[in-house]
Amino acid sequence: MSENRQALKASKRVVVKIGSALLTNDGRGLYAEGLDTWVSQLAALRASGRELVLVSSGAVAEGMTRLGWRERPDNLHKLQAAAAVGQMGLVHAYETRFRAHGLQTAQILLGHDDISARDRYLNARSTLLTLLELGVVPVVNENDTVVTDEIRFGDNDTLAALVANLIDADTLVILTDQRGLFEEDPRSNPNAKLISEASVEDRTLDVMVGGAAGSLGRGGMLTKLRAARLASRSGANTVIVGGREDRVLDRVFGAEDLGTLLLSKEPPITARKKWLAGQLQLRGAVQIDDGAVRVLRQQGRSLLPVGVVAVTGQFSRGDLVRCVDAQGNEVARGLVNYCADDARRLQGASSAKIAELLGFVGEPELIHRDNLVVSG
Ligand SMILES: Nc1ncnc2c1ncn2[C@@H]1O[C@H](COP(=O)(O)OP(=O)(O)O)[C@@H](O)[C@H]1O
Ligand SMILES: N[C@@H](CCC(=O)OP(=O)(O)O)C(=O)O
Repeated sequence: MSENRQALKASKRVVVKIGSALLTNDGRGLYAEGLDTWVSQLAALRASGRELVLVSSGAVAEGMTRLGWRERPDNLHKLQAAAAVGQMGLVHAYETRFRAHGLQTAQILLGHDDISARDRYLNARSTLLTLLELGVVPVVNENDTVVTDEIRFGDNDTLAALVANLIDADTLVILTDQRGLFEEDPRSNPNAKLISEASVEDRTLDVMVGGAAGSLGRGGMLTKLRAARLASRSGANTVIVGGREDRVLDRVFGAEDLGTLLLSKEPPITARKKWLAGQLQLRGAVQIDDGAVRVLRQQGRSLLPVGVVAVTGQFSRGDLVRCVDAQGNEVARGLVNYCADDARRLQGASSAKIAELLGFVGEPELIHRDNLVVSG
């Protein structure tokens, strides 16, 4: 058994994505037996202490079945209508099954803006992490009814990878209708060889994924490889594997050689911090006192409002700001939880005073340590 596979056993925070073709049994309606077995394996993953987010496609495909449509419409509004109908089916299917295992579910519909706009990014992240803390299983899909053509993720592989970045998942599992990534599209060459393990960086993979998606899926293998690369930006490894394999999730997390493991180059913390630092333009600065400089540098702690002496610039919640010492030297940079005006009101105050000073409480930290990179 490969050492890299062993790491899957230790994974703590997992995103599992289920594709349309698989979930709807190639358009024949929701695949009830599949759902039964995946949900019971997902429940077992939760019971073993892992945190779990499910990204499920299939709203359009299920909506088409419910509406009696045989062909996927080209018209965007018809697609959106189908998604709205089908999403009801998805939510119902997951809700009832997870409940039978004593687990609560939550529906999260995300659009592109929710992840690219910094304030919404922080909100989406905080809500997902809060749900995980509460032991709830979030079931995510794209918010198909309101997105327009240009800004659609288009496929849920990308969405799943962005969710993995958002919550710092260590593993992304993409369940699909093939057993994994093959050297060639197995629909055109049934003798093609399955890749068991590769680095996401491996450029020889690019030529292997040229084949189109199935008639129900959107992305094919190309978007799955891209998704694995996106997920690796925050250090997640990706497994692309056949959802019809017997006890597929138990076996993947038991480190069995199943499907294709695509390895991230770097461990999650280094990768995430680099990703964060490279993301955005600086929008302002907060000057912090000596005590705050010490805890940020030496203990890797969050920045609390009490350690802030001055605030410069006009920034919004979710923007990247510099933390500087009394001499103006950069100590760290990070994504700020409050806009500049609120940060000014909070500077020097204890976190217990936030409600009194602002009339609401978001987070007790001005910058959470997960969103903070100490400067070298
Ligand atoms: N190298 C490859 N290995 C495996 N499958 C491939 C490859 N190239 C293209 N494909 C196609 O990708 C399809 C899976 O993608 P897609 O239909 O988008 O599924 P999903 O709905 O699970 O996202 C497979 O059915 C297969 O025909
Ligand atoms: N949001 C869409 C998912 C789009 C899609 O088909 O994705 P996928 O099957 O993962 O390639 C839906 O629920 O139908």
